[in-house]
Amino acid sequence: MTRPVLEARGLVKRYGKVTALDHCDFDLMPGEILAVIGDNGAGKSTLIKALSGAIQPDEGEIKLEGSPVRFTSPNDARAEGIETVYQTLAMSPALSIADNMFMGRELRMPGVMGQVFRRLDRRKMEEFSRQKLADLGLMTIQNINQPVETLSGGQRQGVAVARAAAFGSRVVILDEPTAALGVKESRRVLDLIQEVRSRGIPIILISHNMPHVFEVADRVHVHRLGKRLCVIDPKEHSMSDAVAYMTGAAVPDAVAEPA
Ligand SMILES: Nc1ncnc2c1ncn2[C@@H]1O[C@H](COP(=O)(O)OP(=O)(O)OP(=O)(O)O)[C@@H](O)[C@H]1O
Repeated sequence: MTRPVLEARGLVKRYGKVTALDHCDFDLMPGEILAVIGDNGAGKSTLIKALSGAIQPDEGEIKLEGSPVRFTSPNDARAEGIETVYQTLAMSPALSIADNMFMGRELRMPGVMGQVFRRLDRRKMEEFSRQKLADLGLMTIQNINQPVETLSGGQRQGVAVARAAAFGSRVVILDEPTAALGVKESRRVLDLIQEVRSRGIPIILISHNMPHVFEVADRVHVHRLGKRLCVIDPKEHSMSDAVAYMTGAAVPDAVAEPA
C-alpha cells in the first residue's frame, strides 16, 4: 500500500461553540491533485490551516511521510517543504515580483556583505525568480522588478502559485486559487497546477468551482460538517453527485478509501 505524503487522523478544532473540525481525517497521496470540496463553513479552510501550521488543532494527529509533525506556524510547515497559497494572497503589492517570490527567505550576498551588512543578493534572487516563472510558462510577465500591484489578478495568482511551486518541495496547498479570476486567467492557473503535479509534487486544491475540480483532480475529498464524508473518483462520479454529497441531499453508498 502506498504511504500518504500528508495525513491526518481525528483532527478537532473548536472556536467557542463552533466545531470547525470534528474528528476529521485526511490523506494526500504522492503525485496527486486532491481537491477538497464542501459547503460554506464546512471546515475546508480550517483543515488546510491545520495542515499548513496556520492554526493548531485541539486534538488529532498529522503525519508527514509517516512521521508525526506538530507545526506551530506556517514557517514550520514551509521548512518541511509544505507551501500554501491562502485565499488572501499574502503578497506585498508595492514590492517587486522577485521580492515577493522570496518573502521571508531572501538570499544574502556571500561573505561579509551578507553576513555583517545583511545585503541581499538581488541578482541571484531575480535570476531564480525569472527562471521559476519561465519554468512554469509565465511568460506574460515582462519584468521581474515590476511591483506586484501592477500585475493583473491572474498574474498575481500565477506568482503566488509559482512561489509555492518553487519552494514547496513536498506539498503545495491552494485555497480557492481561481476565485475571482476570469476565464483566461483561471485557465493559466489550472495549467500551472497541472504543471506542478507533472513535477511529481502533490497538490491540495480547495475550490467551489466544480468544473475546475472535475477537470484537474485525481481524487475529491468531500468535506461536510467538519469532517471528511467520503473520497470520490471524479471519473466515476458526476458533478451533481458531488454537490449532492456535500450539501447532504444524497448520501454516498460507499466511502472510497485512499489507494
Ligand atoms: N477564527 C475563527 N473564529 C471563529 N470561528 C471560526 C474561525 N475560523 C473558522 N471559524 C468557523 O469555523 C467554521 C468552518 O470555517 P471554514 O472557514 O473552515 O469553512 P470553509 O469550508 O473553508 O468555508 P468557505 O467555503 O465559506 O470558505 C465556520 O462556522 C466558521 O465560522
